[in-house]
Amino acid sequence: METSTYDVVVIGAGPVGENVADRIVQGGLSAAIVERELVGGECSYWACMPTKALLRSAAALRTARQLPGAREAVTGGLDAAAVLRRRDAFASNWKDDGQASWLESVGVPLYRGHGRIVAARVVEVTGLDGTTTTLTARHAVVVATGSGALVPDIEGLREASPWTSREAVSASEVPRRLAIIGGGVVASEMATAFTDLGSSVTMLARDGVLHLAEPFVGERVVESLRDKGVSVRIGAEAGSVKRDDDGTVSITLTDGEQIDADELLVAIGRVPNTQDIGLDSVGLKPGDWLTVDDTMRVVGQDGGWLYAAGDVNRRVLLTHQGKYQARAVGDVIVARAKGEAVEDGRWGRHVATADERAVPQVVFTDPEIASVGLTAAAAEAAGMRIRVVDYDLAAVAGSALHSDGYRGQARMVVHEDRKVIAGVTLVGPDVAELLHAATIAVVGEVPLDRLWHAVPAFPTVSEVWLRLLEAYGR
Ligand SMILES: Cc1cc2nc3c(=O)[nH]c(=O)nc-3n(C[C@H](O)[C@H](O)[C@H](O)COP(=O)(O)OP(=O)(O)OC[C@H]3O[C@@H](n4cnc5c(N)ncnc54)[C@H](O)[C@@H]3O)c2cc1C
Ligand SMILES: NC(=O)c1ccc[n+]([C@@H]2O[C@H](COP(=O)([O-])OP(=O)(O)OC[C@H]3O[C@@H](n4cnc5c(N)ncnc54)[C@H](O)[C@@H]3O)[C@@H](O)[C@H]2O)c1
Repeated sequence: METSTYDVVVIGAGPVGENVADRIVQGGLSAAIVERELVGGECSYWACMPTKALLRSAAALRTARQLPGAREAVTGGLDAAAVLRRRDAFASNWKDDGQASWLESVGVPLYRGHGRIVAARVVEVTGLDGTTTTLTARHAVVVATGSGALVPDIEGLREASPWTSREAVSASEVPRRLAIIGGGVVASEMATAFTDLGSSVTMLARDGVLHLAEPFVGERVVESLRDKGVSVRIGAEAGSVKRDDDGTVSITLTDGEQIDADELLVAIGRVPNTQDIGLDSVGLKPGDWLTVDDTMRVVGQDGGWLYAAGDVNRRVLLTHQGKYQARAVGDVIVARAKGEAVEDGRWGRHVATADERAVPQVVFTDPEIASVGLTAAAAEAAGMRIRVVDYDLAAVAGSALHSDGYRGQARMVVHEDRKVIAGVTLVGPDVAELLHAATIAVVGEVPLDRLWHAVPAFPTVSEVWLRLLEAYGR
């Protein structure tokens, strides 16, 4: 059995684990990383990158079709096979050579295999060939094992071999009929992608579509999906599932109605990858999310050497927030190891304050949804006195120029006692790239009085910022 010692051992080489290890090394300590599948994690091969590749071509085609002069040049429909090939390239053909050599280039040894904590600061790696390696950490172990799809206990569901996001995202063929259980982000993006690729899609959205966002978000997305021919069934709940010998999946709803499809995607949330990482050896419960303090140190575990970052700590299940946590956790481990001051006050270097109230997210549906901070409902629930300002995003010159028939909506939620922005939601074609201005305003807690001096260039869609301020009043 091989044994090695490093300052820090990271379990999981997804986007978060990679960034933790990089920060550790940049801080002058040594780090090793353990990965049981592909370096790059869910995001690179089965989530962010390939999903956006699946969605992008149809979005570009839509815009071209809304522009006289360009429209006439579009002579055919979407080429699904070409879209899938481009998706394959964005998933690096499910090979991680590029990311593995990046780890090597930054000086982080990679141990391929399943990592399991066996004692304080000790991680055992079971290699793909069954050999074991013991890694001892001088200072810290960081769990960055991510999450997997949640498959609920619906009668017959598992036996019917449903798709999770992994199978949907890596599909080599477009099913004729696709049913989806769920109404969240994965369900909405995959309904958009597969209807554009040619599937007949039925969405069983028990709790509504994107129901935690501002109300107009779900309304616009449902309207657009229905316009494309998607059957969006709000309130519908799957009671049982059966796959017939001919491959047809039959879903019986709780009201008795039956829906047939060729594939069934289950997209109702995630579970943490903590079932088999040795949590019991340190007094924690396998299968639980790892609760952390503001510096990502795991709560309920003695010794202060165990950290968790990214999806596995359930703070925010997004790549960019996980990588933000990774920078904080890498730096705080270095600071503690060197006896340097820990900056763990609000907005300090070693905490992920933005996770609380300033998380940006783009949902790549048609229309796109870009949001940051709190919705009006969430702000009120947090006890804020707010004022909501809405503006028609189509009513600015930049939107009219973007494409004919541009439709959109903007909402700014103002924290009235502080006169700063608590949240922004934008809905419309290509609003993704407008989001960072909103994020800066929210994170910077920029007073509205000062925002009047941030003049949007004419004629851009960003002019909506001026319109929102005018609607609010000076
Ligand atoms: C369909 C889909 C689309 C998404 N799109 C976006 C998007 O557009 N933008 C966005 O910001 N987020 C998106 N997300 C969320 C994003 O994928 C996750 O937030 C992100 O991947 C989390 O990174 P992570 O490093 O914490 O975990 P992961 O990416 O899950 O990586 C964890 C790694 O740990 C490894 N691992 C687990 N257990 C062990 C073990 N015991 N030993 C060794 N290795 C182990 C896994 O193999 C994996 O490589 C999407 C998610 C899904 C499902
Ligand atoms: N563009 C992006 O940023 C992006 C894209 C995809 C995924 N993600 C991330 O991945 C994570 C997982 O996405 P997701 O869509 O699986 O989860 P989600 O939490 O976004 O949505 C799950 C949905 O399923 C519903 N639901 C829960 N249990 C159900 C049941 N038994 N039957 C029917 N519906 C049920 C919920 O009400 C919710 O609407 C999200 O947290 C998201 O942040 C991000």
